[in-house]
Amino acid sequence: VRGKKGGAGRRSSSPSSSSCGSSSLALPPGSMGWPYVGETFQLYSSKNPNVFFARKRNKYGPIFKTHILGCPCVMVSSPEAARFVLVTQAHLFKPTFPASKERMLGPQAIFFQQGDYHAHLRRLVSRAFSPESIRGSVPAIEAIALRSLRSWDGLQVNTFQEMKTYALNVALLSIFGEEEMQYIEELKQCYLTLEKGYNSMPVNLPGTLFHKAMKARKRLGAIVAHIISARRERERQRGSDLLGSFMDDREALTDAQIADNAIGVIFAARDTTASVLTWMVKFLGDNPAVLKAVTAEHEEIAREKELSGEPLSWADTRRMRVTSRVIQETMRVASILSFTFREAVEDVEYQGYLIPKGWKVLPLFRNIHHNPDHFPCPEKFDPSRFEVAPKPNTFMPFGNGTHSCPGNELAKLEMLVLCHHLATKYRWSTSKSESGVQFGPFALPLNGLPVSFTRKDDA
Ligand code: HEM
Repeated sequence: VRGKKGGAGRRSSSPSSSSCGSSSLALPPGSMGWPYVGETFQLYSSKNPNVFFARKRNKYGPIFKTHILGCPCVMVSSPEAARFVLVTQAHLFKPTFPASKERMLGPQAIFFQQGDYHAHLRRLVSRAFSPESIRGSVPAIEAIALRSLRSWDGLQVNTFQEMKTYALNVALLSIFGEEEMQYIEELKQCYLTLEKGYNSMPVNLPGTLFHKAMKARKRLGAIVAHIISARRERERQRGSDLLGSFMDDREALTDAQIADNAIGVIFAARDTTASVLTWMVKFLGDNPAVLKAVTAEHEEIAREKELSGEPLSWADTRRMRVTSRVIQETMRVASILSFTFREAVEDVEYQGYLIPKGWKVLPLFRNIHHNPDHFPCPEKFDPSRFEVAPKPNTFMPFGNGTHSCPGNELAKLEMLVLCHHLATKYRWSTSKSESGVQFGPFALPLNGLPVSFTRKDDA
């Protein structure tokens, strides 16, 4: 890795290596900005963080240093460097979140962990969201999708808000199954209060959003504990849902660990999936030829379903190849998680540069997904580019390595199911929608994409 210009720091041409003992190594090229504030202002004044990242990358190359939000950082935007941080040397880079976020989600949630406890949780989460576990839930997800779509009939809706409702309902189904319906409304209400405080100032005084959020968090913990004890009484511990996986006697998780992780999964599953679905509606609306191909794919499946009278099945979703490529391209172009955060747990050498202990390290997913060397004309929405598999480590919408997304199969499944009914039954127009992007923190079409959906059989 070498800085394109001004990459004066590099002192050795050794291959990637880790865990260095040498203080003679140079820091990556880049600028640390002003004392205290660093380059925070430059990052936020650009409105779009990607403008800042792209400018830096052009100036310094794929690994550069900066200083934002009070933290010295190294940003990496080559597939090799991202793999080094997230996969091959993942033990040297721990996940890092502000303390207030940890308190809110629950300190024992999977995102904040490393080592044995992380591996244990990951096994439990991964088995609950594996294709074998989720394949039977297609009819239930289909029912949720149909309910959502019916509620939009003929209305102008905020697409993102509606997709959040859909994604929340699917997340609750996958975590708690279909048996806990009497708790679901209260769970939802508490989760919505928690969410409002998520980006608030962490001031725990009565009346503040943060205080309300912490109260809602406590109540959520109590509801989950109640569901757990009710299940124990019913002796139904090992279901195929996430709670069943966590409650498996052999796994010995405490109620608090289960609650932190159940709530954490709602958080991980909801806005992410909703943002991608919102972009999918936008890109399909903006690209009539692609929408036509998607609709043809789904109409064929729908005709067969009508003849057999069967609900949609897992096998049907495996045949949605055009739509799967649309989802991939949507995730590439939109790159809703522009980057992720890690922190070096010790001094690390990467290709002759020093990444000092305690510095934040940010793999820039979006820059990698928009690199014309790997994706020609990167701003163009062209699902056909995924007819050929992308080069290794150049496409990671679900992250990479030890903390990569264990919910990716569920996320894709719920997008395919919703798209099936959207494409066959509805029409919508994005021609008047604004083309800007907002970040909050995920990349999203401006104002959440207000759109009117009308049933094709009404027209
Ligand atoms: C399209 C939707 C989604 C996207 C784009 C997405 C993306 C990601 C990414 C990039 C990561 C890794 C973050 C990092 O390395 O710092 C991640 C982690 C995670 N995701 Fe997803 N995700 C989505 C949906 C879901 C769903 C539906 C679930 C659960 C049902 C889920 C559960 C998780 C969990 C638990 C983690 C943390 C894993 C760990 O720390 O070991 N995600 N996701």
